[in-house]
Amino acid sequence: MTTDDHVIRAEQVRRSYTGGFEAVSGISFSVPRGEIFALLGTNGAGKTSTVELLEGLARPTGGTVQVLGHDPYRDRTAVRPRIGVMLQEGGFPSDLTVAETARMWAGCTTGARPVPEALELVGLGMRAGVRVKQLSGGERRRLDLALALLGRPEVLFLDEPTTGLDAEGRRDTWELVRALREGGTTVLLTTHYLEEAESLADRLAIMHRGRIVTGGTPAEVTASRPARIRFLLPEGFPAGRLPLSLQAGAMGRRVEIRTHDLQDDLGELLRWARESDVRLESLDARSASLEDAFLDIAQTETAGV
Ligand SMILES: Nc1ncnc2c1ncn2[C@@H]1O[C@H](COP(=O)(O)OP(=O)(O)OP(=O)(O)O)[C@@H](O)[C@H]1O
Repeated sequence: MTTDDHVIRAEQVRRSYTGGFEAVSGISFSVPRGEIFALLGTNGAGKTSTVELLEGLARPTGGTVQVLGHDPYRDRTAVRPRIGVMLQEGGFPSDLTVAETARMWAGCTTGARPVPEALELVGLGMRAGVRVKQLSGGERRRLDLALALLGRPEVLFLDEPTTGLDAEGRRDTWELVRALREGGTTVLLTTHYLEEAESLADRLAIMHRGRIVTGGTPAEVTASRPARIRFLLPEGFPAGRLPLSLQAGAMGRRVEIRTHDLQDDLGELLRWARESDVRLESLDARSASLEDAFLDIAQTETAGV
């Protein structure tokens, strides 16, 4: 199938809820096979609303979505066996054990991998006999993930997969997701952890109020953002004596310079400081991070597409 090089395609997708509120306002993106794609965004940006459309749980009010060359809502029976879905809330019967839950799930899954294998993958092998209600929040997330992996999915949808996991659990999940990509699985995930997207995603999109505001590789998304230089001027030193070309912003002793040419501007600042015999306290210079890009977007009330 010709569309198979991009296993996920969203074209001008819209989603309105009853009452007319539009949660997704015409977004387009595509994900090639074997890529990890992250959807980021502020609370209520429309990430879950979008992922649900891709999972075939609802139909868009406008535009088209395709997964593995099919409409995931209309052709649900063709798509469902080939995708794995990890929702934000698993909602299992809590009296069953981990293994019973996985077996029940495996019974509804064609070509399921053996339950012990799925539990081992997510580090729950030793917890197979424990009742779900006795699991910690992080262990429940792992069980959610094990169930999503049971059917050896070609496309895996992970909605906030590491929420509630401790640092080690998060790293384990990242490793697992990377290993799945090595095996050819395509992964679409939503996350609130920017370092998760930065370290895991091949490409990402940042949503705000139903639109994609920016997207690309993590490096591309941060490249367009200014770097930052911060320092403290000596007590009583007037900020007006800083070189004008640096366009510094000052609040009392605290100075911040935003620059698209960190090397040149930092060089100029240091030269000026030496020549003027000024000591710059707490000097800190760094390139933009994904977090900077995200915060810029979150603070922009009327961000465009
Ligand atoms: N069933 C619904 N009916 C009406 N509005 C809804 C419904 N579900 C979600 N919304 C609204 O749609 C918007 C987008 O919600 P969505 O859950 O997609 O955002 P999100 O980006 O996943 O947010 P979060 O990061 O907080 O999980 C929100 O304003 C939300 O209140």
